[in-house]
Amino acid sequence: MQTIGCDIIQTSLSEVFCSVQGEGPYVGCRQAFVRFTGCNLKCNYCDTPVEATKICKFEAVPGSNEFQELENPLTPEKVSAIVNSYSGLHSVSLTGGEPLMNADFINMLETKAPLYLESNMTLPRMAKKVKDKVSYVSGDVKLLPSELLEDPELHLESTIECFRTLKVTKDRDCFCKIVVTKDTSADDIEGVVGAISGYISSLILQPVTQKEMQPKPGFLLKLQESSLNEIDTRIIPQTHKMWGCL
Ligand SMILES: C[S@@+](CC[C@H](N)C(=O)[O-])C[C@H]1O[C@@H](n2cnc3c(N)ncnc32)[C@H](O)[C@@H]1O
Ligand SMILES: Nc1nc2[nH]cc(C(=O)O)c2c(=O)[nH]1
Ligand code: SF4
Ligand SMILES: [Mg+2]
Repeated sequence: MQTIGCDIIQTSLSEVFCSVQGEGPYVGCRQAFVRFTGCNLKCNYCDTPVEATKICKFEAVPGSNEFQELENPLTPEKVSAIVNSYSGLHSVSLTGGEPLMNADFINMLETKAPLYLESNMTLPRMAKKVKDKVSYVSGDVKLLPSELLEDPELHLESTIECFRTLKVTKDRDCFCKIVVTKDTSADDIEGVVGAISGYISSLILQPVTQKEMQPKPGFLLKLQESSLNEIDTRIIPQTHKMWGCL
């Protein structure tokens, strides 16, 4: 969560590392990952700790598994310098936690490689702040059990508003990922895809990784079939966990 003190913006990160994108249509692209702490949602499948930490783990050599410990909070200048120390980057993944909670911080980053935002698409005011700063938007639609959402109506409205704000343009790609579990309903997917298909280049059906929560392959294939007449729809699991990279 970013803090602003006498004009100095700084925030708490959990880790910075260089790997390859493991999800969505840019799978395999070399990226720096900047992982913010804090999140405004509590997805029942989330694979990432989001609590604020005193230390940010920084892996200087990709894949070395050797981490330096940087004291939080960090400034945009420091994070930009770290990211620019990596070579051959396609882009810089801003992830978390929920990166949109750090919109002012994101706007102060000065990186050589373009920014790739991984967001839960529920903070429309923050989305407006970063719309001209990010070149790639990986926007989730969070189909969560209603007990995990304070206001399901507002949740859907905010999601659609974020996609409208961060939609595909000549300077920005925007695609949607939906984590599909055995409890995901086809109607929910159909409804939201219809509302955002004009804003995105593709829809990624991302099976949840936890085995006990996984949907049947036949369900995914049926979802894809019904969505293909609306939007380019692909089924892509988390691949980085298959070969043990971060
Ligand atoms: C950890 S989240 C952080 C960015 C942002 N808060 C979001 O949810 O999009 C990054 C991506 O990992 C996905 N993810 C998290 N846990 C997962 C799991 N258990 N299986 C599959 N995808 C998962 C999220 O849906 C999201 O697309
Ligand atoms: N390799 C790799 N690819 C990713 N794509 C999205 C990630 C995330 O946690 O946001 C992630 C991640 O944690 N690692
Ligand atoms: S929005 Fe992203 S970081 Fe937050 S709980 Fe859900 S998956 Fe995890
Ligand atoms: Mg991850």
